[in-house]
Amino acid sequence: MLQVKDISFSIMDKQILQNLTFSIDQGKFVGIIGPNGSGKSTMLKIIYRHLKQTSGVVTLYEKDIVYFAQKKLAQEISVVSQDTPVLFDFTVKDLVMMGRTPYKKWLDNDNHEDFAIVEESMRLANVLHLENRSFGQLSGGEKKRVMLARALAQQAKILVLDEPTNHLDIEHQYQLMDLVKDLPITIVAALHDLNLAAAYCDELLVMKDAALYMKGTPEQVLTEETLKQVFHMQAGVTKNPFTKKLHLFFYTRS
Ligand SMILES: Nc1ncnc2c1ncn2[C@@H]1O[C@H](COP(=O)(O)OP(=O)(O)OP(=O)(O)O)[C@@H](O)[C@H]1O
Repeated sequence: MLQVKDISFSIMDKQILQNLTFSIDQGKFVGIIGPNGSGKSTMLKIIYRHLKQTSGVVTLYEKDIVYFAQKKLAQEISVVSQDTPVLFDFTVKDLVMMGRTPYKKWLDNDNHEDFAIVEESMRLANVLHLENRSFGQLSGGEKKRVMLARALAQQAKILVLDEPTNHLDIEHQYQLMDLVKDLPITIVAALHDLNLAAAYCDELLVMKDAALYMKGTPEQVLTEETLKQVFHMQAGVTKNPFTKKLHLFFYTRS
């Protein structure tokens, strides 16, 4: 579905991404993990065409994303990025309605279908009770969930999430992961919480020093050896007794 071929990116003389190649299959939940500064956000920004790579190509359905019209690309890829927009005067429901923009022509009014989709998206992201609040007055976690609702209203086939659980309390972290896991679409998410990555992702891409270090299932990737090599952490790998998913615990030598 989505292919990243030999992508490199540099700013000035600094190499931020180096020859990354991978593909993402339709319907999969793919996690991108790696230490701070390893290039995860930059890779995502190139995928959703916020940044232009120095070399290499990203294709969607075998077509270079450069050739997608802006609205067409927005129907294919929606994003919850790390930055919240400076849209302080908008109410939550107006902001979520912006997710419908890719389906409208200039001066088209919002129709019944738009209102229904916006309401359902707010319900799913657990922000319906905030619909008339001003976005600027919300907490960090509430803003994050509103941005998720906007991305859901966009009804794209790929949802890109950059550290989606950042700012969320523990209940909302799991709620968000459950929600996106159940969507019948493709998810690409940069994640710092390796236990969430282990529990929810079908496949993990591990970044280290601007390059793709390895990829595979959580079981293949999240080994004591990889965690030591990539994150410089002593770790134990076990199973969550309740979910039977991989579970990691960390310790430092003291
Ligand atoms: N506009 C920029 N100018 C200079 N350096 C940049 C720029 N954007 C990113 N970088 C650098 O590129 C590297 C990769 O950044 P990126 O945000 O992609 O990493 P990340 O893996 O998402 O990190 P984190 O886990 O901390 O969010 C970092 O060293 C960062 O300082």
